Amino acid sequence: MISSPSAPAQSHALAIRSVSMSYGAENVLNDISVDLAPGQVLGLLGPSGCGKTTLLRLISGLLLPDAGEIEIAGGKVAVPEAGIALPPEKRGLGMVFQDYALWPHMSVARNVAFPLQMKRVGAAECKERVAKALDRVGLGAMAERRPSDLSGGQQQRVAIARAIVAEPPLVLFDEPLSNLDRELRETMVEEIADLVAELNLSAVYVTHDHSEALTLSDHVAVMRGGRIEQTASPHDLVNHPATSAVADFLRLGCLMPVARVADGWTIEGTGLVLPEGAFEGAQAQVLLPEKALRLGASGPSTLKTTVVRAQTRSTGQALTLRVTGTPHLIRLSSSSPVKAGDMLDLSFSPEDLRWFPISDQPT
Ligand SMILES: Nc1ncnc2c1ncn2[C@@H]1O[C@H](COP(=O)(O)OP(=O)(O)OP(=O)(O)O)[C@@H](O)[C@H]1O
Repeated sequence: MISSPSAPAQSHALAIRSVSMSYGAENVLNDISVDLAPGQVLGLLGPSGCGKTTLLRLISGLLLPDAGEIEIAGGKVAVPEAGIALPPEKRGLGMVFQDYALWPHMSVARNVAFPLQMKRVGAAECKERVAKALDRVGLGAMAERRPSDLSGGQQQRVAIARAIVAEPPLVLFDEPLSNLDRELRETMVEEIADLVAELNLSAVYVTHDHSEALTLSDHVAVMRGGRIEQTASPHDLVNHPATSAVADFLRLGCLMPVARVADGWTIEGTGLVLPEGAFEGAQAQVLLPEKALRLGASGPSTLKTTVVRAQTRSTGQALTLRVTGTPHLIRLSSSSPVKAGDMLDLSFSPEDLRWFPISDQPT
């Protein structure tokens, strides 16, 4: 039996349980589980090839999982074991793609009206709702234009208006800003954040850009090699990365191997001794979070570094420093002028370090 995604009991906008999926012999998603509460945004973040798009296609119904269960707004939409496989058009989702996917021969208004026409909404109500959706994205005056007469950013706003016009239970964003230049991306990420908050939308937002994911999401699932490495709020991800791969992907700071010595641990190659870490074994790795580092030798622990690059930015200088005695690079902002070749001391408090097993290597 197939259940409707608009069933009444809605404890989740989206629930994914132990979903796996292969392309032929290649297993691309492994035991994925995700819960999304109504009115929340889940960011799916990860490097190219980690399985983000495949997971989004499973949610949309363009692909079916090999195992597991997907529920949207309280209704089961894909359960292979029970023969449940709701097609995309029956899932009632709003979708925004990287390439806008607008119909070039239709006006902006007709593009936006399409989901309402599919639901057989009457002409007068349709006109009103299209006008409202276009106003929300700032395109009220452009209803009669063709998509080709709009800029990339405006075309993506049309696609967003189309995705929200039917007030779907879930909106899927698939790297919607990657075709836009950086300045426009920064503006539009704020606009989308405002829109989802204002309309209390439930959404899944796929991106490989961590600042987009952290800005927009209530929770972020960081994917790696077909698995979810960690799901957490942006604050917890940044402050408590579960693995070194998450820390590395989010570029939270410098990861360095440490080895046990008689009186504690030492950062290999530096001679710097750290107090006891809460770790078994002879080896581990530590994350030196960028935000825990201070220029100068004032802190409890000090590393010697050499400036490899000093690049001017509007906010000061972006420094790349090599930790003396190691190949490890630290990136840091500074307001005091320095140049390549300068030697700098960097201070930190050992309690700000994050410890990970040595086996947990980022790839
Ligand atoms: N149609 C397909 N047939 C075979 N393998 C595929 C197919 N589509 C994707 N893959 C493989 O599945 C894995 C996951 O791909 P997917 O597109 O989901 O990753 P992604 O995280 O979205 O990457 P990107 O950010 O580059 O879009 C990759 O190894 C990819 O090569």
